[in-house]
Amino acid sequence: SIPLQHGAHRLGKRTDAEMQKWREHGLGQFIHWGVYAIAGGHWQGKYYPGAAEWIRSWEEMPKDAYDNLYKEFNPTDFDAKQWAKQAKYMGAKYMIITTKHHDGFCIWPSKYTDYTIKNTPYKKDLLREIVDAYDKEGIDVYLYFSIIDWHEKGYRSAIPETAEEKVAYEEFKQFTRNQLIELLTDYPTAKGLWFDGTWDKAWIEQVQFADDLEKEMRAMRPGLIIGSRFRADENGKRHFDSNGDLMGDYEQGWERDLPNSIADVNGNDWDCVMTIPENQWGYHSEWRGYVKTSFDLIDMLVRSVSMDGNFVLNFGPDGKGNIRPEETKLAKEIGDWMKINSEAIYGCSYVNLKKQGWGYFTRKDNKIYLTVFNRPINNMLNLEIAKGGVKPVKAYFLSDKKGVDIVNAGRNKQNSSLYNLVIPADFISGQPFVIVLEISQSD
Ligand SMILES: C[C@@H]1N[C@@H](C#Cc2ccccc2)[C@H](O)[C@@H]1O
Repeated sequence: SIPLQHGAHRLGKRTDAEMQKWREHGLGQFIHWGVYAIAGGHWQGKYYPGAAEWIRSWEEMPKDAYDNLYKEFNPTDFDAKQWAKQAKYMGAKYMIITTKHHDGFCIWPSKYTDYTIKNTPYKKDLLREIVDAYDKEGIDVYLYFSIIDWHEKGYRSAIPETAEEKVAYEEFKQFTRNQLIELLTDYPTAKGLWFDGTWDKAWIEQVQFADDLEKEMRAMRPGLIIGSRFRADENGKRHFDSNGDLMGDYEQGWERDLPNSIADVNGNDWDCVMTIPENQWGYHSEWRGYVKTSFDLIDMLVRSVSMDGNFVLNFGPDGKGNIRPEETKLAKEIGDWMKINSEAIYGCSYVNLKKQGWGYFTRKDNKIYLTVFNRPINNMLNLEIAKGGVKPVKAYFLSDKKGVDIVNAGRNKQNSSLYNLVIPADFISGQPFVIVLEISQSD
């Protein structure tokens, strides 16, 4: 392997309690909220076709007009407790909040810039209200932080060339470090940092600085969880270093995407962060294209957990602090499903059984959960178990514990046994449903 100073500092999954707790969450909530929510994907009546939180980059958006939006930011409908209660009902075990997106606006009163919530009509520390409300609901808080900062004078995307630019970028690096230390100091209950906006060449080049900063943050907060997107190795490799080893504690590569199979996750922890519309994170008042249903989202959730990942669903509150009706409806529908079926999610992980067309397997201890999305016409759930693997003991519906027959499905394969779990023909369900298969280790 290639000798590296700044590649992965740990091989394999973290085994500490903090990471195990993260691993068991299954479902998270992402919240993108900032001054872009005031624009809501429009400017002077024109529709912005991009992602709403990127509207400042739109050629139709005057930069000074955008940079003065904060003077209007006064979310009078904002109610952090209501947000946290809704997330609790949905079944989210953690929440990632944008402290600062690429535009540089800080929802906390940072000492290192004036471009913060403190200098808006709202004045109060939004981040404090959100962190406290989610803490009270027992939902772990993670802080999203964008290294890209279009507002900060020393920020550069390209590698600084002139002496003056180099000085400016050094100041920007210190500014970035100052804000991160400030966040970890002032919001000590935050369990981790979700970094974004780290693809600039100027940042990728800061190999030693970023590695030292990550070490400093981890030393400040033992157990802190930081994903693979924060830094690059000395060859400019991101997420996976020059030896193909994952940097950080989990892979942050699945943005609006999901692995196809367990092979795609390379034995690492990972999260999928997902939008409800096709590609809107911040509030856009006019969603176009496909809007995912709760069926789609529950499928993605179970699929993620079945491959050892967490599924993080994004919400984009509007400029007054309201969670929009579409998101409220989905939070309710997902919560209704989780109320019955969350045992198949929380603390569950991948189980090595042949993938079946009817849905997904998740496992916890001596229980395998079969979540059915595509009910077979013959009501037979195929189950193939490698010889010497686990042994089926009994099966029943998770919802009401009613027994489910397990019948031998013959075909006498060389290295595996085949079974069918029989769904009673009179069993009716308009929702994805879960059958529990209790197993014993084959003697
Ligand atoms: C979590 C998500 N990452 C951000 C991005 C992006 C992006 C930027 C360029 C090309 C493709 C994607 C989005 O604005 C949102 O914050």
